[in-house]
Amino acid sequence: METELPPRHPEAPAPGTELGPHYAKCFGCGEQPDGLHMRMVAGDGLYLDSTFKVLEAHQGAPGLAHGGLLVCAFDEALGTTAGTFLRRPAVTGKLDTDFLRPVPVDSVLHIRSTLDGVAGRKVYVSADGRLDGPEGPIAVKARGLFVTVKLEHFAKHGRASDIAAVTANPSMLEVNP
Ligand SMILES: CCCCCCCCCCCC(=O)SCCNC(=O)CCNC(=O)[C@H](O)C(C)(C)COP(=O)(O)OP(=O)(O)OC[C@H]1O[C@@H](n2cnc3c(N)ncnc32)[C@H](O)[C@@H]1OP(=O)(O)O
Repeated sequence: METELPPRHPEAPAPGTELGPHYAKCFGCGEQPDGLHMRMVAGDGLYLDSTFKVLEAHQGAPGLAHGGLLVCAFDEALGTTAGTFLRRPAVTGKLDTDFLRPVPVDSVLHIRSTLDGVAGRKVYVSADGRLDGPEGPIAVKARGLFVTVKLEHFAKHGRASDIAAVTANPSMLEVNP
């Protein structure tokens, strides 16, 4: 597949900027009580650095993060990477994950997610998640294909009450078409 490396969008947040939630109710970055509360910082290239602290509610086995929940963290990081540097919303089409080490409760996963290329509406992204700091051992790796969509995608498919809520209060949503 031929891909192009896009330029960093001129309105992409400056390197070092901490991103706010893209949606107030997002499980990955919003205010959900048991959500991941991920915080992301824009890098100086086409990448974001994220942290995710594994909480009590995130367990799958005793004392260990649930694998599907870790996938959620990568979905969030990769989707935000595509959206941030292209300044368009993108939804997950495909997501592959390698689990290399167990991730304990109370640990912090340091995720670097990178935009690797685009081909039309397809956006190729990848990420590494490390334990014990940004230079620590890799615990999880992921690669994703995201597809850019228009805002109508959400208005058409989303639950009506939530669409009405963000229409009434647009500050719930970080939209950058
Ligand atoms: C600042 C902002 C922050 C924004 C921050 C946002 C952060 C979000 C983080 C969470 C992200 C999510 O969880 S999103 C929620 C989970 N994902 C979803 O709900 C998506 C559900 N799927 C869909 O709605 C649809 O299938 C779409 C939109 C993905 C594609 O449908 P479509 O619009 O009709 O387009 P379509 O022609 O089918 O596909 C376009 C191109 O992508 C390819 N393609 C599509 N799906 C796949 C696939 N699974 N595997 C391979 N390739 C695929 C097609 O072959 C085609 O290639 P070619 O013919 O052009 O070569």
